[in-house]
Amino acid sequence: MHKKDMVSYGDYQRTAEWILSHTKHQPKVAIICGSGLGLLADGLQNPDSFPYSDIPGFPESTVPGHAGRLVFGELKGKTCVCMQGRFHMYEGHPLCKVTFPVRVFKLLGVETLIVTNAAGSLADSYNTGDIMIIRDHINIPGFSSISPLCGPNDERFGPRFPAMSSAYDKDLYRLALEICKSLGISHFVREGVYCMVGGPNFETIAEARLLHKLGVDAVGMSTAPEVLVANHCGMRVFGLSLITNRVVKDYEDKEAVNHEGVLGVSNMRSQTLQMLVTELVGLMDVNNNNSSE
Ligand SMILES: O=P(O)(O)O[C@@H]1C[C@H](O)[C@@H](CO)O1
Ligand SMILES: Nc1nc2[nH]cnc2c(=O)[nH]1
Repeated sequence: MHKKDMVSYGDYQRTAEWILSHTKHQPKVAIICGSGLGLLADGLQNPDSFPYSDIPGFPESTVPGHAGRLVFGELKGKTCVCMQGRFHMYEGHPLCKVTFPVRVFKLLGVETLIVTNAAGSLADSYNTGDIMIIRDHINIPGFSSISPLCGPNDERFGPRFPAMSSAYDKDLYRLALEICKSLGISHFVREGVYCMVGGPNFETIAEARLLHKLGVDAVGMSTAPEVLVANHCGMRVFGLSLITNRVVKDYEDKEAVNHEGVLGVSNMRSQTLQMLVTELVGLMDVNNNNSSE
């Protein structure tokens, strides 16, 4: 690992201090908006908004559908911070930069991370527009030590060898399923395994077939590094994938995915996602002991 690709504890502290000197909000919940899902931040009350370019240490957001703003505010009375746009490995950011905000959030006092993403479906029963609650993930770059946790471990954040067998919080998962029932959206809500690939290309047919055989339900280019870092520092995590396209698994199939199509489906469903996340934040306990208030 190159030295320039490392971030020190002091770097996270400096950014956290800058944020604390620019907003009165002290968030307990952080929400990362996936491609085209930035609307999630629009429901925040009394918002304080900062372009990433103003925040010391924050990388630049370069992908269409990722506005590049950090928004603080209240959702159902709970103080939240929302990333309107995330950083991806394929943009050229080292993983310590991709996940930089998560550790800054930890220093701000955040206890719960909600991650969202746009993803292609491999599960045959899924439809475009479905919402998948993430039960677990497969981190393909992680298989070859491409991980934000590689390099010297900082015990102030967490242990050298973190367990990942409860990466997604089961109580939040169950609460979300109940909320889906009460919102009447269960018929397009699924539960499944997300797989992160590096991107930026979409899958070949052979890759799609391999992922399908591995038991992957939805594939995307993000999320796993953020979830790793959040687990490492003791946050609980909830994740949602919006199924924006079917991943082609058949050589005869002429359908081809593109980012504009991904954003189109995200925009179509972002209001529903906003409703679900808002209800979840409203009903969750923010003291990290998993029971309802
Ligand atoms: O940030 P997410 O994971 O939602 O973005 C997905 C993966 C690629 O960045 C992009 C492809 O359309 O959408
Ligand atoms: N890798 C990958 N990422 C996506 N993001 C949205 N759709 C897709 C997809 O089909 N494949």
